[in-house]
Amino acid sequence: MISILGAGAFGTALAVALAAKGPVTLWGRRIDWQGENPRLPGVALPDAITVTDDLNAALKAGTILLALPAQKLGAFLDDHAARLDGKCQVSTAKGIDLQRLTGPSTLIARACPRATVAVLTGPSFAADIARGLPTALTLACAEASAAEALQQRLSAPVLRLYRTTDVQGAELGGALKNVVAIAAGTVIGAGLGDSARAAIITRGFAEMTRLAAHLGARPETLTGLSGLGDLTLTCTSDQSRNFRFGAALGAGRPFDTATTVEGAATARALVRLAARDGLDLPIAAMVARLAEGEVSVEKAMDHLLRRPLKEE
Ligand SMILES: NC(=O)c1ccc[n+]([C@@H]2O[C@H](COP(=O)([O-])OP(=O)(O)OC[C@H]3O[C@@H](n4cnc5c(N)ncnc54)[C@H](O)[C@@H]3O)[C@@H](O)[C@H]2O)c1
Ligand SMILES: O=P(O)(O)OC[C@H](O)CO
Repeated sequence: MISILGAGAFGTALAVALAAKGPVTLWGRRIDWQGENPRLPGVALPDAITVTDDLNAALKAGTILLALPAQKLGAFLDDHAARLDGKCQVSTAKGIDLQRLTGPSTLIARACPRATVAVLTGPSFAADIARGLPTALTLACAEASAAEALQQRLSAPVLRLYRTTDVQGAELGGALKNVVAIAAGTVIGAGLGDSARAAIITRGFAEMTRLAAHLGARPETLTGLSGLGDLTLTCTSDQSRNFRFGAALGAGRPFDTATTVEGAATARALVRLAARDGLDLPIAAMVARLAEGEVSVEKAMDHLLRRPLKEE
């Protein structure tokens, strides 16, 4: 049995895709809707999905997908660690915890030392998955045999999973691309043009790979679906909330604060990580200051453009 914890857009979309293979339980802390999740409008839920706010019922499953926002995951795991430990837990969150400066897999491993820890990530909009459009993702688990079993269990007719044992690389790609997507959105929102966006994507990718290598990720993971693949999607599509948040910043427009924008808190986490480890992450630093309203778009761009000239 599979349970998905977190009945937001992504948890619901995964439930729809996996319901093609068998029963799925979708848990949310407050289910105040019926039939159609307002976070995923226009999507009817198949009968194979049981929607519940009963966590005990959801935790009867052996495989648990965690579809909570990255900044909420640590506290959730702390609260429910005793019941979650020993289970196979697959995180779909794309962010770095601001307080603990780690990704979801480390949060799970620390809270639940006996759990099998995996990450499901890669270029995928919830709405695309729920509409049955083809999507390819990365399933990462350090134990090769568990990775293979999960790849089989979580692949679905239009959900094609590739596997890796590089958990760190896979989850860093997903977290860091959100920061670059805010920067790319800012460039477009400010009317700086597609050439500038290509520059920020490329230099952002250089920053991603530098940091990922420092934290022990394999370079080839960053060039795969979970890194370059997701970076490309998120920096070029209006469907992305991170991109739209950046576009609003660039254009000086307000943005709905209830929207999940993982890159904003992750940029702040990266600033702290950079200070801790003596790293230079200029794009993340710029995004953190922009998102906090500490610097104008003009000043931020000027600061990036005036950095000392160097080899590529
Ligand atoms: N939406 C996408 O297209 C997409 C795609 C891939 C990955 N993701 C990732 O999935 C994660 C979730 O994103 P989403 O799009 O589903 O967000 P969302 O804003 O649609 O939903 C988040 C859900 O988490 C719930 N939640 C928040 N705090 C909680 C807590 N403490 N306990 C229980 N539930 C809690 C909210 O009630 C909400 O239902 C993010 O890390 C995101 O980056 C999203
Ligand atoms: O809407 P975003 O910016 O959170 O992006 C959603 C997914 O991460 C895209 O792969």
